[in-house]
Amino acid sequence: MEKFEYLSIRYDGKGLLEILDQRKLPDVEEWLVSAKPEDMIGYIKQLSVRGAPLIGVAACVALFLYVNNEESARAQCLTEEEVTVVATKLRDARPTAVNLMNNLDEMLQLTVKPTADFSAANLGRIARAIIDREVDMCARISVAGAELLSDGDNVLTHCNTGAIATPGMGTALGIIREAWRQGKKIHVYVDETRPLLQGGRLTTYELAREKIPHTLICDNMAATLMAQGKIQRVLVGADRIACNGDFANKIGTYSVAVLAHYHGVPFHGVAPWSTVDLLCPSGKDIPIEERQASEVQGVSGAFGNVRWAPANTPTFNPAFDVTPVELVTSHILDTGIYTQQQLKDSILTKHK
Ligand SMILES: CSC[C@@H](O)[C@@H](O)C(=O)COP(=O)(O)O
Repeated sequence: MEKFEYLSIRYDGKGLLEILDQRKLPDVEEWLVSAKPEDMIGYIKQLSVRGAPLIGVAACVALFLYVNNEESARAQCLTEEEVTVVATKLRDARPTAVNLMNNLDEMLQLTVKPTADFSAANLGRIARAIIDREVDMCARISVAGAELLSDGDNVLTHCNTGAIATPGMGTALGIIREAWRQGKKIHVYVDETRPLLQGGRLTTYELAREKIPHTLICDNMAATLMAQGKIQRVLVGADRIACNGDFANKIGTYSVAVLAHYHGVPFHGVAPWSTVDLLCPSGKDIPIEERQASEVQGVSGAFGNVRWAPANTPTFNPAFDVTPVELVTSHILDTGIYTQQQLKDSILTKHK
C-alpha cells in the first residue's frame, strides 16, 4: 500500500502505521505506532483512535499490515482462515460502530468468496479503496448537508464528527466546514459530551483550526439555548443506522433529539453508507458498548486523572444511545438527504 497521510492516521508506505492519540488532544499531538493488530485493537478500545469511519479504516490498514509482514516473513500468502482470525479480533475491538464490521467484511471479501484473494497486495488495494471511498463520502455528505444551512444559523453538534474521526473532512462537522467554506455566516454550539469530552476537547480543536465561530457548552445547557430560540438546527453523527432509521450515536444524542423535537428544532443524523447496518432491523437490535466506571467517576487524559466521586461509586456508563427515527427530521448520507420513508425504501432496494 502506498504512503498516505490524513489528520489522525498515516502510513509511510514501508510498514510504519501511526495514529494521532486522540486521548491527548487538544494540547498534545502525539503519534502512536501500530506495529501489530494488538496495538491497533488497544488504541481502538482506549479511544486513541475513535469515530466510526476512522476505526473502520484503521482496522483495515492494521489487517493489511499484518498480512504484509507475515507474507514477507514466510515468503508465502496467508490462508483465508489465518486472515479471518485476525480480522475477527479487530472486529471485536468495539461493538457499536458498524463501520468496523462492514469494512472488515469487505477485506474478507465475503461477497466474492469463490474468487477471494488474501494476498497482501490485494488486501492493500481493498483497504485503499475503502479509504478513498470514505474520503469521497465525507465530501458528498458535506455538500449535501451544507444546503440546509443559512447565514445566521446557530448549529448544535454533539461529540466529534470531524476530520479526526474520519479520513475525510468529517460528517456532521464536514457539513459545518463546507457551509463555512461556502461563505455562510454560521456559528456552532458544541456540546462538551461527557464522559470523554469529545466535544470539549476535539470538536473545539477542529473548529479553532478552521477558525469557525463556536461556543462550548455543557451538555445540560442545550435545553436553555433551544428555549431561547438560539439553535436553528442540530447535526450529529452516527455509529450505526438500523434499517428502520433508528440510529446509535454518542451517549447524550437521544436527549438532544428529544429536546429538539420539543422545541421544534430540525434534527439530523449524518453518516456515510458504511454506517448503515443492512442486517439490523431497528435500534433495539444495536449492541451498545458499556465502558469502565472511572470515566464517570471523574476524568482522565493528558490533563491528568481526576476522580471526584468516592472510590467504587457504582456507575452506569453506556458509550452510545439510540435515537428513534421519529425524532429525526432527516438523515443526511453521502447520497443525499432522506426522510424516514426514503431511507427505508433505499435500504430495501439494497437488500434486493
Ligand atoms: C464521524 S464520527 C460519528 C460517530 O462515530 C461519533 O458521533 C461518535 O459517537 C464517536 O464515538 P467515540 O466513542 O468517540 O468513537
